[in-house]
Amino acid sequence: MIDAVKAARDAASPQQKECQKLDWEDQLAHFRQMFDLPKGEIYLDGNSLGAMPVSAVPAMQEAMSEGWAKGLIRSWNARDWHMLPVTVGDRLAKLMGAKKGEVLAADSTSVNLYKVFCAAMNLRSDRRKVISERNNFPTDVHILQGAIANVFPKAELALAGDDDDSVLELLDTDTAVVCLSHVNYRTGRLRDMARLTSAAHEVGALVIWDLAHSLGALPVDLTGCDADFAVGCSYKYMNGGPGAPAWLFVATRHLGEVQNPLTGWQGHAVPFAFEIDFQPAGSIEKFRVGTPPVLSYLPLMESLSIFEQTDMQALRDKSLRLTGMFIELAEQRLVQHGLSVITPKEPAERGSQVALTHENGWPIMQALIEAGVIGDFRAPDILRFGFTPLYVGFEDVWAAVATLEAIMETGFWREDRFSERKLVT
Ligand SMILES: Cc1ncc(COP(=O)(O)O)c(C=O)c1O
Ligand SMILES: Nc1c(O)cccc1C(=O)C[C@H](N)C(=O)O
Repeated sequence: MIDAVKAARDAASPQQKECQKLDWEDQLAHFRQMFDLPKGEIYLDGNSLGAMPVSAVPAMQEAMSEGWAKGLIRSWNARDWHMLPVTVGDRLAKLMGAKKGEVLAADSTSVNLYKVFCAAMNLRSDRRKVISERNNFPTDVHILQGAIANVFPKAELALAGDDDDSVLELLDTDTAVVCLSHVNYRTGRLRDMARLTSAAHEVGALVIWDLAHSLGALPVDLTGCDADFAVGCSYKYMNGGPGAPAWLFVATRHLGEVQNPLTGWQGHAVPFAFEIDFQPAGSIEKFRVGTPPVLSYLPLMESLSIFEQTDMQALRDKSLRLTGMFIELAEQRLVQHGLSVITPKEPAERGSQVALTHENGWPIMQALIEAGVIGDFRAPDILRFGFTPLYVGFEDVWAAVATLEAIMETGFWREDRFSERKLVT
């Protein structure tokens, strides 16, 4: 059956030739060789785990054998390991329109959300309402629910729908904090950050943006949007590796006043004075908690060096062409097989992924992965495809749609083994 799928996919088509031409002309095509990707596979899951920069391996080896094995304890100073959360934060800041000293690279997105949510709530202690969204990535709502239950028992959580208007409808002068994902992890829908931030500010509320699915995928302008707080991870479009340090952003105007609820020794004004009473640092370092996982920053730094050779607008332009082409081909070739596109067709309303739905989404995605096209599945019925413009090409888009079409036509996905569920999806 797999041969039939491959044969159906590889039947020459004028669309494939057009895509090959676009790859030849692509000014960003040379970045693909900077990533270590398995030959013969098409990787469309960089919205879950980004690809590995080739230079990450020697960087890790050097840090381990020279920095750790030989340098030992001296490397904390000699290599400035202690300041990685700040130096990496400053490099990330440039990709999100933030200023030096506003971003800290540390911990996980969930932990950072807890920190900035408590900080924001304490700036609006006279208000009760917290707004988030029903279809947010679950951890965001879980963190708010936990913080409300344990720290802010008088607060009430209101959950908006997917459209921006449903957020606006909930805003009132009792709103303390609004916490939204910039790009929805399932549908790929992009919210209007400038409009929503300004509407929240009009009623005196503060906004926390989760940029997990936008940083590295599209230009973000936190300063231009007058954002208050933001959080995100660096293992998706930022290619920092599994479990790479996440980050948080606090606008300069709030930095003096806010407090980190997790008062660990590394957030102390003078951690190495080892004073017993906590005195917070005066800078973004007040949001540090414990020892940074030094080796985990290295692949992210290699990926940042790649981002620093291009600009986010060039990446966005290519990303929109890739997602636009995937949507167009899906509508021509997949809709008749019961697959529907749920990602907005309007470019300004989507991030860098496309989501399709099908009631048999799980086995179809497993069959597609076996046929060499790696996307993922999100319950109950979503097939997700992430397009990282640094290493995905136009022919990949064509081949992904052609393979999926072949899987549907041949019924390959119906084979028994594809129905077995896995723990991590
Ligand atoms: C929007 C969003 N927020 C938060 C997370 C979770 O982040 P972490 O596991 O780093 O806490 C994810 C994905 O894992 C996500 O997609
Ligand atoms: N963080 C993940 C993990 O540890 C295992 C598998 C997937 C993930 C993810 O990041 C999922 C991702 N946030 C999503 O958008 O679904």
